[in-house]
Amino acid sequence: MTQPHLLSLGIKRKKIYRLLFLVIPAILGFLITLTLIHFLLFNEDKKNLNSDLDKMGLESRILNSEIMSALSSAKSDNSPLCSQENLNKMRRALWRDKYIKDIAHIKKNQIICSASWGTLKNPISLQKESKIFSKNFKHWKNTPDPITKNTIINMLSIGHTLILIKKDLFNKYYYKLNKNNNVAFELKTFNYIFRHYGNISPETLIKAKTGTTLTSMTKKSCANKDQCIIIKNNKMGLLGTSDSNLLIAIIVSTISGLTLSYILFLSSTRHRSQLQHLKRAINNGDIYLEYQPKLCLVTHEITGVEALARWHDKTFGRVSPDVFIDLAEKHDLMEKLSHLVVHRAFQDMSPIMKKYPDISLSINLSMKDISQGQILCFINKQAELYHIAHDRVIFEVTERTNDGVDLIEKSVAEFTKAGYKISLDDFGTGYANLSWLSKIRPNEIKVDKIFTQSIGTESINQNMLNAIFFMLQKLDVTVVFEGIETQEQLTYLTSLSTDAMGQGWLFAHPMTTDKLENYLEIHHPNFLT
Ligand SMILES: Nc1nc2c(ncn2[C@@H]2O[C@@H]3COP(=O)(O)O[C@H]4[C@@H](O)[C@H](n5cnc6c(=O)[nH]c(N)nc65)O[C@@H]4COP(=O)(O)O[C@H]3[C@H]2O)c(=O)[nH]1
Repeated sequence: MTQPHLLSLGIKRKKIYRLLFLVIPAILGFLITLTLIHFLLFNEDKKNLNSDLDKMGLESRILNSEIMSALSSAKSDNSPLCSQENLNKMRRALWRDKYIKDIAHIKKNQIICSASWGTLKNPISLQKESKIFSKNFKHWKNTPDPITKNTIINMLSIGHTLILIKKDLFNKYYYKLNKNNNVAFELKTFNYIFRHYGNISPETLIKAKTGTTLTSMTKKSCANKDQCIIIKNNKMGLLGTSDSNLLIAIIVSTISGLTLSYILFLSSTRHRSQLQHLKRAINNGDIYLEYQPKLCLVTHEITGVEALARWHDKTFGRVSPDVFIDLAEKHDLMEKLSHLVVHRAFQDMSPIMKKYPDISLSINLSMKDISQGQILCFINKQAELYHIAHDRVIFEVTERTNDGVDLIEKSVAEFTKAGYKISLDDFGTGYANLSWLSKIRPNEIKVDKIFTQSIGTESINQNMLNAIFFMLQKLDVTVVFEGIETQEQLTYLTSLSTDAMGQGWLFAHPMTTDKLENYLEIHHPNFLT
């Protein structure tokens, strides 16, 4: 007797598995969607970063050329410093400039004239510079305009020329950049960072390696060997997105995880309920049979019929035998189903076989049915009950596994000893056909329909069909070609052999017993009255 605590342990374990079956897909769905969203946003950030880098690179080239032209305009080869001619030349250069606010001359650290203000009556002293690159090259960072005092600017002094640069250099890009972007505009020759934006220190930034990781991207663009712009976004994708976007991403991912879990739940419920319905159908005997004639390909004489199981369910509609046989095999329902099929087939076919004494009856059995042995006893009893001669029954078996070949060999031998015939079904598609062939020694071999249907095509199966036929010819077996649908296939097969058998829609679809009786009356008139 099962211990109660073991029973409850089993139920608990089942519940846990069911819960895991719901939770794991939900988590997976959530993570997969979140990752997808991350990479979508990541891609968007990457595009923005590349475009910002291109635009800033262009602007840095403009600034560079403006500084160069300011310097050359400030040169006073032919006229003295701050002369009218010298100032006019500087004004002409300044007029075109985008980033340069003013060009001035300095003497002993004092501004003496500028393109905007002309010669100053009182020279203006310069504040302490932020960086001295050399005696002749200095930089002031974020310093008040020394002449107007009203704005913050940057300044470069090169020799006796002072260039006043608007502070909003690249501002329109900086403003657009999100808080995770870090930018450094570096003057490499002087190892100096001209402008910097972001949380990462400029020193760290210029040392950062260019490249991409799952969450960050660093890129560098150099206008010439000297001027480089480095951009680093260290919170790409979801990591750097706004709180509201993150919330939306979490909601979408949760919905997608729950949807996946729900779909799997529904399909498993459907599977379970299909199984319940099948169990009920087998118990209530709701599985019925259709019969497909088997004929001689040359004479078209009907030599037998194959019983094929059918299930029509109120909820699931017509379920293919490939599906419900598989379900029955997986859930140990095959024995009951096969009993039902044998019983139905003998019951249906008994009067017909009496009327047509040369017609055989083929029934599909799984290898498991045959190897378990008990079914033979049942079959014998049913054959006796319905007065069916054993040698008129052919059991079709398909080899789906390679297990227990020896056991099968013994079981098949018992069937043969009892007078039944054995047919090896779906030949050419399953496992180890040749080894099975030598063990089972069937009376009949059914070549799978994929070979028949390859006739007239360029496929490898067409070549295999010839090889299979050539090999089977040497054996003392009836060869049946399945799935003949066209005249072309029939012509080809009859050219291979004059005594082969066949089945297929070209002759007849599987049909109910009523239809089979009508069919036989028309196509097989030599019956006993
Ligand atoms: N495309 C095409 N198909 C054709 C043609 N002529 C016949 N067929 C189909 O080919 C299959 C032949 O049966 P099978 O190879 O034994 O293959 C069977 C058999 O392996 C299994 N099966 C059916 N009934 C039973 C049963 O009672 N017991 C067992 N164990 N298996 C069964 O299910 C499989 C599928 O059965 P069905 O769907 O009825 O499909 C049947 C039949 O309807 C044709 O010209 N063209």
